[in-house]
Amino acid sequence: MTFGERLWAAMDRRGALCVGIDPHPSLLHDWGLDDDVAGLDRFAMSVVDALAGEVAVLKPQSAFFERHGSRGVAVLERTVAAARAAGALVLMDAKRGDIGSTVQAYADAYLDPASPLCADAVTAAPYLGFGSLSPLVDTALAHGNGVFVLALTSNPEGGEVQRAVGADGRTVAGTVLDHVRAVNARTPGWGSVGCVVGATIDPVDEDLDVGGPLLAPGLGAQGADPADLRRLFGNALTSVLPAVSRSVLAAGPDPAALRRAAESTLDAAVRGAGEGPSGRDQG
Ligand SMILES: O=c1ccn([C@@H]2O[C@H](COP(=O)(O)O)[C@@H](O)[C@H]2O)c(=O)[nH]1
Repeated sequence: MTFGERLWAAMDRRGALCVGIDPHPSLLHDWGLDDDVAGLDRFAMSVVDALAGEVAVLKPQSAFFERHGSRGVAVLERTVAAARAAGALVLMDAKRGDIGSTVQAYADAYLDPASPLCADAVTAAPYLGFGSLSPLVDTALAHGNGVFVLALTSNPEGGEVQRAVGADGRTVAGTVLDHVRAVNARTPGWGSVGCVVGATIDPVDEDLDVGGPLLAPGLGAQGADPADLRRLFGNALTSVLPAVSRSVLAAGPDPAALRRAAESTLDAAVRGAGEGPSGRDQG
């Protein structure tokens, strides 16, 4: 199956929610853990144990593992493997981007099943030109995996780059959306290449239907609420995968409390969308 098919099925079965694994030092402290590799390991595995059997997608934030050095990356490897074994799709939030020859190495790391860091999908930055991401896209499609490309990020600074208008009159974000739509049009069904479109952003005059998933971070800690999903995504709502980290993780470490926080976030997103999870037809 393609990543698009696997993600669609997971969102139908488990609901449209992606929970981030972001072991912030402050969260480790709140969970009674030390800000070291042992604390990181306990935190990440607790999230996996509580949620990998429940939510459609878990999204480890690579930076919070990398800050612990090679042993932190080893925890990341174990986290990805455990989450996938327990039934969640894993989106590696690494936001990689470089010249194409180097992007191939990122593709080998995150999307080739031979790698210990292989996830189901990875986030990517297109600011060296969308074509520079081709090795990532090609490797993903070859292995039934996916890529989420930054288009309109949830942070307030993103607009200065993403809403800038090029010589062709298109915004940078619009160009990214166009490229992703074109890639997905090459394959049948729901595409395996998605875009990141923050739930916090001001409405844009862009076609957000890229024929694949839209990862929407920004609910909770960054200030967006479920009603923003409907306001922002309109007809593209069926493709939206809301992503939350801190507002769910703050409920831990009790596994039942983590599950309740994820469930109530999903319920609120469904209500905000007006019908099935993020507006998806559950019939
Ligand atoms: O535009 C973007 C892209 C990625 N993120 C990442 O999502 C989570 C959000 O965490 P919260 O605690 O729910 O705010 C985090 O890992 C970001 O790096 C994003 O926020 N916006």
